Amino acid sequence: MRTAALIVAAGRGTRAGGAVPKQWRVVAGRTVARWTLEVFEGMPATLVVHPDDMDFARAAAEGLDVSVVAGGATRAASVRAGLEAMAATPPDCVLIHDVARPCLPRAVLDAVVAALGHADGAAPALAVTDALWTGADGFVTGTRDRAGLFRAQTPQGFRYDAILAAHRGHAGSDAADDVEIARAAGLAVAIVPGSEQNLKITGPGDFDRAAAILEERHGRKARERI
Ligand SMILES: Nc1ccn([C@@H]2O[C@H](COP(=O)(O)OP(=O)(O)OP(=O)(O)O)[C@@H](O)[C@H]2O)c(=O)n1
Ligand SMILES: C[C@](O)(CO)[C@H](O)COP(=O)(O)O
Repeated sequence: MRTAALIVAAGRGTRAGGAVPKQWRVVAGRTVARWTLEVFEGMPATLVVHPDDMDFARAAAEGLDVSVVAGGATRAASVRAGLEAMAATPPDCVLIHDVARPCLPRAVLDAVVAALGHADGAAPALAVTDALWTGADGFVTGTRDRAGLFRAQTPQGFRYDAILAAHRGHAGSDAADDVEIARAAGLAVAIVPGSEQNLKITGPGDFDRAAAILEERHGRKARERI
């Protein structure tokens, strides 16, 4: 089964702040994007970036089997652009992953690939273990049942032809993730165990969390590779 990665990296990282978008920031000696691409080494990857970021992208992809394409105004539009770019040499399966998740454990990636042996889609998630509230103006306004709720992660894997058709047939571009688009097209999506290490760098405080994980996993040598 030929599997390819589609790494979405066309966002602007507004919530994270900084002089450059978060995916181009250096963490533990490499850019966020480089760390993410290295998790997928061994399979062809399509890196979807903002048109202004082509130089950053080429630097991050150096020496790797990576094609760089321009993304769109939303995450879903960027995924669609990456899927369409793959159509000339379509893989059997595609793993759609946020570049902002550089600490993805390889075991989680492997679990998604394994699950695609018996499902049209598979994605990692963590069951909600905290109580859930609604709130407004700094006060609790209600509580919600956590039963059956999961925190979705990426990579979200699919049979390529199925997810391409789902994106082509999906109206609108504000889907929260590709599982939402897949399910709207009738695809069954298996849940595989996610990891607390597989955080999405979103706010300023997430860079230190990611650095601690990467340095612990790769040792201090990671910092000496700048
Ligand atoms: N038009 C977009 C928007 C987002 N993404 C990607 O989708 C992933 C998840 O999005 P998010 O964490 O929200 O990243 P940003 O949109 O960059 O962050 P922000 O909302 O803070 O600007 C990221 O890897 C981001 O690069 C993308 O490829 N194209
Ligand atoms: C795709 C995702 O990472 C699954 O949890 C999440 O929906 C991305 O959300 P964002 O607001 O685009 O960061």
